[in-house]
Amino acid sequence: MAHCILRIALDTPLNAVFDYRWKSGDSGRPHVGQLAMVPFGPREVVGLVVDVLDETDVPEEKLKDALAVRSQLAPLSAQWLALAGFAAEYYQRPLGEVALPGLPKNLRVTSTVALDRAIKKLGKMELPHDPAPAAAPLLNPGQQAAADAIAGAQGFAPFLLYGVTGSGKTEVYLQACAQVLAREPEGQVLVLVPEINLTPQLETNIRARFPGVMLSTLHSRLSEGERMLHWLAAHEGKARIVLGTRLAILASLPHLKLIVIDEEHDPSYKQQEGLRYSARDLAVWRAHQLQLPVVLGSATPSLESWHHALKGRYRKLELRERAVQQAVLPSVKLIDTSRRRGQEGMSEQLVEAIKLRMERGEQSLLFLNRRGYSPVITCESCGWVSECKRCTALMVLHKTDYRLRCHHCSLEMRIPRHCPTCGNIDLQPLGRGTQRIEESLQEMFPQARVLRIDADSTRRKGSAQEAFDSVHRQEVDILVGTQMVAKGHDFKNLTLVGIMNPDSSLFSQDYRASERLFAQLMQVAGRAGRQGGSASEVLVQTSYPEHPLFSALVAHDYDYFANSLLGEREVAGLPPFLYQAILRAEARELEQALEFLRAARGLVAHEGITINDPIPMSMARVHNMERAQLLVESASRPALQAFLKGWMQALREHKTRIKWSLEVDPVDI
Ligand SMILES: Nc1ncnc2c1ncn2[C@@H]1O[C@H](COP(=O)(O)OP(=O)(O)OP(=O)(O)O)[C@@H](O)[C@H]1O
Ligand SMILES: [Zn+2]
Repeated sequence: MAHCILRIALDTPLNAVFDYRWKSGDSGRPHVGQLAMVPFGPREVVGLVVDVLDETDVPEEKLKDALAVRSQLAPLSAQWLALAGFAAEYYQRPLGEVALPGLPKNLRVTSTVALDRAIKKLGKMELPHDPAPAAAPLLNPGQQAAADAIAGAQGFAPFLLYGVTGSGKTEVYLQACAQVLAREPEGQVLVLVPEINLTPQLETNIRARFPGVMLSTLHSRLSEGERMLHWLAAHEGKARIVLGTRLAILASLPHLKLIVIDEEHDPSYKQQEGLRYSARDLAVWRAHQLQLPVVLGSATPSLESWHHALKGRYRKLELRERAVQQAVLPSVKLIDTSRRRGQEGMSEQLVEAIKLRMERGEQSLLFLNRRGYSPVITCESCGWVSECKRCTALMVLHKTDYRLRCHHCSLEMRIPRHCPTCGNIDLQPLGRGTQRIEESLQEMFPQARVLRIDADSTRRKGSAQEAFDSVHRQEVDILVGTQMVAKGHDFKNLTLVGIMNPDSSLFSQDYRASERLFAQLMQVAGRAGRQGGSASEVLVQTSYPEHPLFSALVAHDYDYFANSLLGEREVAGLPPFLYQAILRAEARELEQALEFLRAARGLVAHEGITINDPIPMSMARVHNMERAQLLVESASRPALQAFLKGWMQALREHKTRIKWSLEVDPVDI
């Protein structure tokens, strides 16, 4: 019986691949890209075959047998392996820790029942015969030019589709996609959206327009069975359109021909734990690898993409006008709240504007990026505030279930009846969250149908969708929400947006805060007046109406704002003119974390690399762990990458009990 050696990547933090013996009997020699079951310590685990060899340096007596190969599943392609390999290298993680978690859980279990069931189910799945697609609107000249440029591109072609809110970018994606699918009989298209709540709207559009085409969706709210089926449909090439959130960038797509990243600026494209990858950046890499067009769409592009477009590395396609006839961008007005506070956090102008919408039967949206009732409760007699015992954070009052909750470690308690320090029974909520705004609105407008959409109101599966549907069905007069409602949604009858309190991010120490705030405000403002009709407006309540960020918002001038921020970043030597990574450490005592970082700093030589002093993180304590960080910078990406590689090696060998992690291209500093 012939033997061969399978070199296998496993999902472990050990930066290594492992060799196993395979007795190829009737089943033949396995292939690179197949999944195999192997013994690992006391367990049996599924790994990925990255090489098939005739011999190995591992001594015979140490070599274990691979137990099985998942031969019912076509091997993952060399391109997919290269993608996982690139992500592993770039983000400084072992290959197995990137590749395996990128696959559905049901593929990584010892039993093949779920896989076999999915294969059978997919085999039987049929699409309707000769279905009639919904009519596509006639594109305006800008949209047409954009769709044609994308669909007609040869080779690697990154596009920045820069179109104001409501300019019909979705329609450009759909029609470019239609052209590509018509031309490529097997071709696949990948469409990414930043948030799960944006998938249903787009899914409905895609299904109506491509009824004869199989669509897969990939996001974190699928059950494991669904995820397996949708992943498999993409892997087998049956699903020709794959719609998903950031994790879908790691889908196996053997016939990929076009990638679309909607709202490309959105921070959700960056995974914030484990493998801290940027789905947008991986998308561009994947398009380059496969020599495809990739479309980055946004009304407020990230400064990185904006910079690439200015340098001519990305081709900019512009949509300057709203798509619907007569629809214009809303007029933005600043309301100075530094002198007159108004009633329950709402200025007179805002209240009047809501009243007017109620009379006209139009909808209003109040945006406040803070959930809960109030961010803290306090004792007016001794000054006690509801701090979290485990974090450097305040406990937020949630009035719907009468609890205080820490949003960082999820510690919960009943609202105390009296002050824990002085016994005073008069505890006051301080500041406002979405629940409190909802309550005040209901008191001010008893006849209004008020709906709150935030992470708390949409915990149950399907509830976010129900909420958005009821807004679309005009069953809501006033919508109150966090960033969940701020982007992408195409509300037809919404003519007023009130921005409650944008000031807290104006003076943040994170240099990205103003970029993020501006994008967020432009996006939420862009929910108003999308269908024309009566005049729409955006009212911004601020104590700093003279701040330049607001002048740019009033003028809808993203170009100006982006160019001036970029100018500042260049002078200050910040990204995108500089490349960064952060080493974070956590320990029971802050000093231990700092000490570890100081030691880490001296582990390897670092010419051409700046390693800053270790500092406590801006939120130093979470869940009783003290956290500190070390910022590493270089003007050269290859130099930074080379340094990180050696550094990680040294850190892995450096014995420590401190928990640490590295993030490349951090977005939160
Ligand atoms: N050519 C067209 N003719 C008429 N209506 C159109 C056309 N293209 C798009 N629309 C409509 O314009 C509205 C806005 O389009 P869409 O939601 O795609 O905007 P968007 O550019 O994605 O905006 P945002 O950046 O705010 O998400 C939708 O109601 C859409 O149906
Ligand atoms: Zn906490």
